[in-house]
Amino acid sequence: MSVDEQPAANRSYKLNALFFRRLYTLSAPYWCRREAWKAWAIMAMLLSSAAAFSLVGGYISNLVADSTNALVAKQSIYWRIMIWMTFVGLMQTLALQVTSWFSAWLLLDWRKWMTNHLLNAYMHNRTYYEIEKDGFIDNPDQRLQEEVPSVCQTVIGVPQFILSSLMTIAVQASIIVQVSPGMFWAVVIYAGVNTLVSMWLYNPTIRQSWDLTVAQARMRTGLMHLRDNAETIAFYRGENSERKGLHQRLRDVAKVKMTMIFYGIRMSVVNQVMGLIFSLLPIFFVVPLYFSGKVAYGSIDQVGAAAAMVLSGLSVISNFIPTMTSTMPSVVRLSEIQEKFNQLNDTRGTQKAAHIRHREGETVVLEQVDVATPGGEQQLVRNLSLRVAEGQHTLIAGQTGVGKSSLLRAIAGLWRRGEGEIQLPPYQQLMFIPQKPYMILTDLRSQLLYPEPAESAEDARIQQAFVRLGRPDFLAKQGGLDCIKDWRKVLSLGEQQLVAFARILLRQPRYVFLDEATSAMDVETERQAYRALGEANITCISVGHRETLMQFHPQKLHLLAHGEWRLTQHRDEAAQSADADSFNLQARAV
Ligand SMILES: Nc1ncnc2c1ncn2[C@@H]1O[C@H](COP(=O)(O)OP(=O)(O)OP(=O)(O)O)[C@@H](O)[C@H]1O
Repeated sequence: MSVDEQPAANRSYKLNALFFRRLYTLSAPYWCRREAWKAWAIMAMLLSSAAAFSLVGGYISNLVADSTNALVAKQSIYWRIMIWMTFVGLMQTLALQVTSWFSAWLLLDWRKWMTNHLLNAYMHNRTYYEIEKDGFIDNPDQRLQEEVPSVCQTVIGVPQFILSSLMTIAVQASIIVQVSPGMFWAVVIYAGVNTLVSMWLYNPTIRQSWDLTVAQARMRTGLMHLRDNAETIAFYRGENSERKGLHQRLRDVAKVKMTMIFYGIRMSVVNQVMGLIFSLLPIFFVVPLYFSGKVAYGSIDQVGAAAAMVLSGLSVISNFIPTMTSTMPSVVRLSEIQEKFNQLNDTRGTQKAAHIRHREGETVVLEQVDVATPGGEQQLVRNLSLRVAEGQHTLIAGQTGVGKSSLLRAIAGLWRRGEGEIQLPPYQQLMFIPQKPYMILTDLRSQLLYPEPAESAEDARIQQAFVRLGRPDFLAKQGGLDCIKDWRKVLSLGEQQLVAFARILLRQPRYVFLDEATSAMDVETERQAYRALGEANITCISVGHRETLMQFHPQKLHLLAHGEWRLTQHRDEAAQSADADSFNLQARAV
């Protein structure tokens, strides 16, 4: 079962206190900042204009009644009323455009701020890595990109809609109550029934919206996987298997969509019936009053229009539930990631006693270190004590899957589960080269200086690095330092590893940890690469299987099954190596 297929067992699909608390937690950081006054000012302006529009609506309703009465009585004042009504309508449209602009600005500002805020938390203290490692949070990229606008839109829109609807209902209901108190009470009862029906109707849609969001995210992940592994899949001719997987994901999306369509039809029928009942109310309550001569003809139109506005106000209020329902998956998905950020921050603070501890020092020292996998499934290393003095190049070897890369992860502080203490020099004096070469989509200069910012003054040093690696023509062959390509695809695996070595030479750390960093290089290039590191006084701690690596590493840590280990010194063998004369590291070997 892939990460994005994990069951959502503990998720709440209810519109309950937890949901509103999460909505508040997501919104508060933006609205409670010191600079939030601008957002509050715009929000106040939007709310006041929503209230003003409702009052204008009541005024127009009175004008409609006056114009109808003037028309029935054939009075010339009718024309003046119509001109005035047109003018008021135009002003209202203009004001609406202005408020829409402010509303859009506020939405964009909040969205930008919230995305930045979450991104900072995501990048802080390598949280992105912890989240991938943990696997509970599916598609964090999609959560950060797509869920934020939905949450912001709801929080900005709902108060305006609610206020404007309540005002509209109050204004129009006061008109109705003057004409027919019976009609007024019928509207109140209708409102209650309508809200209950809405709650009953919309509860299942919460789960449906959630399922759709997850199914769409899975579809997207499947397509991304195909794109990222295009070459490997093409070599395997794995199209059929991939297509099968993607079709299944598409079927899942379609299934949820179909459920939603059928349910939507049911909801629409119920809503239409409710609307029909509402439209009959004026006929029952106002027309008899007109027949008995108690109200003017214009009142029928006025109360009809008022009832329609009350209905639309009520539908906004009762739509509060569906609006919240459709936002719920976004709120839950964003809250989950935010809660994960907080949880990771909290556990970092309390981890010290139960996890591998790190301290700063001159050299690399491991003291009685136990390493386990993050979930505690395997104990990979037990009670390891190791000292790597400067120049004491060390090779970590052992069977496939025994835990060599994991030991490097623990040293780098990526994995913390276990015991013991690790001393490391300051991180600026260290470099870790992972098993998979990392290439970014940029020019070759930035590639080589990653993660430092690129500066053109470095050009001569970069060329010098490749001379030391025995590849003086590398830069020219690749089109020069300014050339931009998809280096992951263009460079061979061995060349990508050469780039990693050039990065080391340019950064000049005191210690470098290499995880099978020469596995794709030929033996001669590997020899040159290690020689260059030795000449630069960089101490290597390498993981690898190749016999040839032995000659560069006088100290060998052999990881064995069940967390056992053996430390041996190979000074003599190294001295006998054919390359020994040319590899000056041996002079400093222990
Ligand atoms: N995130 C993880 N969660 C749980 N187990 C993991 C995780 N990553 C690796 N493992 C397991 O830990 C064990 C050690 O993995 P590791 O990558 O350290 O092996 P290795 O010795 O470097 O292997 P190789 O020589 O093939 O690179 C393996 O059994 C692997 O399945």
